[in-house]
Amino acid sequence: MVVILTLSATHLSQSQAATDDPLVTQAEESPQNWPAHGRTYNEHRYSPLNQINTETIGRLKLAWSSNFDTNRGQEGTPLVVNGILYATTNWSKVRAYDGASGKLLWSYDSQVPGPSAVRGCCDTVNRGAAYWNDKIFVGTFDNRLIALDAKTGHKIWEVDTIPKDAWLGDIRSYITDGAPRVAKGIVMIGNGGAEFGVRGFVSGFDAETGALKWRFYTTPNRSNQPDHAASDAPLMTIAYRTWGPHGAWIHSGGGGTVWDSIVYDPQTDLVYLGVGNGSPWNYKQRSDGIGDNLFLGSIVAIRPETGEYVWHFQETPQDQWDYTSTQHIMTADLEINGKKRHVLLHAPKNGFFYIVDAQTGEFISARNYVPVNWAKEIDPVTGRPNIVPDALYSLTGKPWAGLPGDLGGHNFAAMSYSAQTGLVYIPAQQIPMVFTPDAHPLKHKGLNLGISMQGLPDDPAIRDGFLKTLTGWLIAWDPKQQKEIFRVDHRGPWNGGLLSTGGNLIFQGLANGEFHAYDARNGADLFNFNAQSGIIAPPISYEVNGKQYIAVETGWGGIYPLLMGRTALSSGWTVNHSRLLVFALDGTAELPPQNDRGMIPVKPPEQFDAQQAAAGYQLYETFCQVCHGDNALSGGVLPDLRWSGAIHHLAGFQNVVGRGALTAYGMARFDDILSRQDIEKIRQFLIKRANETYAREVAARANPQNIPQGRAITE
Ligand SMILES: O=C(O)c1cc(C(=O)O)c2c(n1)C(=O)C(=O)c1cc(C(=O)O)[nH]c1-2
Ligand SMILES: [Ca+2]
Repeated sequence: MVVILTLSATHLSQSQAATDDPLVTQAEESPQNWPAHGRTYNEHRYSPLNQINTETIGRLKLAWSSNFDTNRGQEGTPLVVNGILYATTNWSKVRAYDGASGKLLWSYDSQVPGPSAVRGCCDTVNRGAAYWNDKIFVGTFDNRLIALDAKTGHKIWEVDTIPKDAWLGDIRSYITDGAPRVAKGIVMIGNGGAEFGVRGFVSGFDAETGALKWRFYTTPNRSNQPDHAASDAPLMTIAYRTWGPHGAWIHSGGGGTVWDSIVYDPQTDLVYLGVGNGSPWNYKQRSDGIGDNLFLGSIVAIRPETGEYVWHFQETPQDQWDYTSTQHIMTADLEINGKKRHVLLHAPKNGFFYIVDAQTGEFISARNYVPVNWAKEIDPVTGRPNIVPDALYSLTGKPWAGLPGDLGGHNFAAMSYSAQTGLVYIPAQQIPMVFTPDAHPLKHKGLNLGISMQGLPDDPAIRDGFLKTLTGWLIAWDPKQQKEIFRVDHRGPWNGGLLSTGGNLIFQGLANGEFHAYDARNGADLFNFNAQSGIIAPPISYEVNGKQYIAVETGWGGIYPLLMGRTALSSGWTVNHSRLLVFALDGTAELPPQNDRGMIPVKPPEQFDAQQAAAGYQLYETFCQVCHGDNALSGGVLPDLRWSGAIHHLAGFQNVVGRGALTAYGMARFDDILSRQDIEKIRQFLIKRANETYAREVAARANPQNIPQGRAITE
């Protein structure tokens, strides 16, 4: 009898272990932890801890820091469980620290192959891990999902999340950089790649074994056949007829990647997927200009155990602006018009702040949180945008300057909601984009947008005009009134995500390398720390042995500086120093002396072939710009090719660009798509740009620190 009882007790605890982990599901009970991406399932990114507060903030100092081994964009949200901090870094690596002392307990390198970098649009970033039942789950840039033992960092299981036999379009340029989420023993993960050509989907895996439980595709099967997936019914009955049957999507896969927000809500028992943009962007090319293209630009609600479809709400029909709905989704209980409602709060790229019923997907309201010109309004009854005809550039065939631009009114930088103030804090930005339709046949490597990739000309007047339009600010938004309460202006766009705390503080790292705390009630600036590197990641807070800590990853990067190049440094001159910074009251640590020189100009060869260089510009903007910056001006993360030793020698440049001499560092080889002549044209273009800009870059550094000063920074 005793034996049987013992057995069944063991059995019970094992099966419970599989479907519940109170550390995560009851995170509200342990304010000292940050056990899930948004701390609690509601994704508020609010820590109730209040030792660091508006009174004590003056004593906040660096407690410890740790250098990462990748100086690229760091977008990770660390997790903290019972005093151990788990951080993910660029190239999908994981590090576990003693949260109090900063001692490194273990590190795990998922060994992402360098050449996979070129398969993604936006830096080899990673946004975080998930914790469940003593395991840490991380998605890797080459699309593996890995379960690690949280104590040792040893691998428990690993799966390839991309099915070999499914219809995924012809290009299949997948990457994974979002944080997995766990609910009811199922680990869920999506992917990115819609700028190149993929069919978006989310998978659910058994957290204990890695066995696939379900898969949900976000765009239809091109022949409207079953995929034998959870999404079959809604795709075949609802979505397929919203696509032009002969559009380019039948080659690209249509896009709709779920590359960031996946949210489980215990109250509705639903999982909300934030679905991305169309592939290619050009809607005329993608879908013959026909239909709304479900489930692009939508929130889709599914069941956690089965992936079964429940409802969807499309925010951006006919997407042609990269207006993803992947941005941070929160759940909240609000009193709206005298009625208690359980809702989703969402500020997608398209610039409107949406409130949607969490149970049914019913549209409640929307109001623009940044300046918007693509839609006159959101219909107050249907929730459908009233799109301005000129904004449909792929149909008019004419260039159109969009607000928001392709990088959105806010992007991956997380919001925060404080129930204490009733405000949602949004890391908002304005980066306009001119969309010029240019529908090339789809390539198997490189961007497939169906728009012109030409960037800004090197004309100071045009550059200055554009720079004036670039802004970034923190918005405190009252969702009940759908209105801005106050704002904090920053120097430019692309600032970090937000944390709010029980100490009535909001924390934010900035693109210019400062880390701030503001009063959550009025935005007063209460703390400013020189973090030595642009910050794009969101802070977290935790407690160990009665002491409250604030942690944030530093490391300038992501798509904005890679693609926009030098223009992005108008948010503040910054050199990437990738680290974890941890603050506490009366901390005594210091950062090493600052090095702000960045990439130093090197005298280029004097001769170049003007004709080849002109052709090289087009090739550069198509294949190189997305990482090395518009018009060969680097944004301070990846090498500035004007000063590269490789441009001095034809053979050396061919080796790097054509034959992959630097693939280990993430530089792809291009001999499968560029001829030797093409590569030489790019080299000639780089020599030309180096000559055009060398003197002014040297002049800009003519000061004792050797750091570009003033206006010269963005030249
Ligand atoms: O369509 C996609 O599949 C996709 C993926 C990603 C990504 O996974 O990083 C981004 C985007 N789109 C995107 O549009 C975007 O603005 C963006 C910014 C970033 C970043 O980390 O800096 N990623 C992405
Ligand atoms: Ca995108």
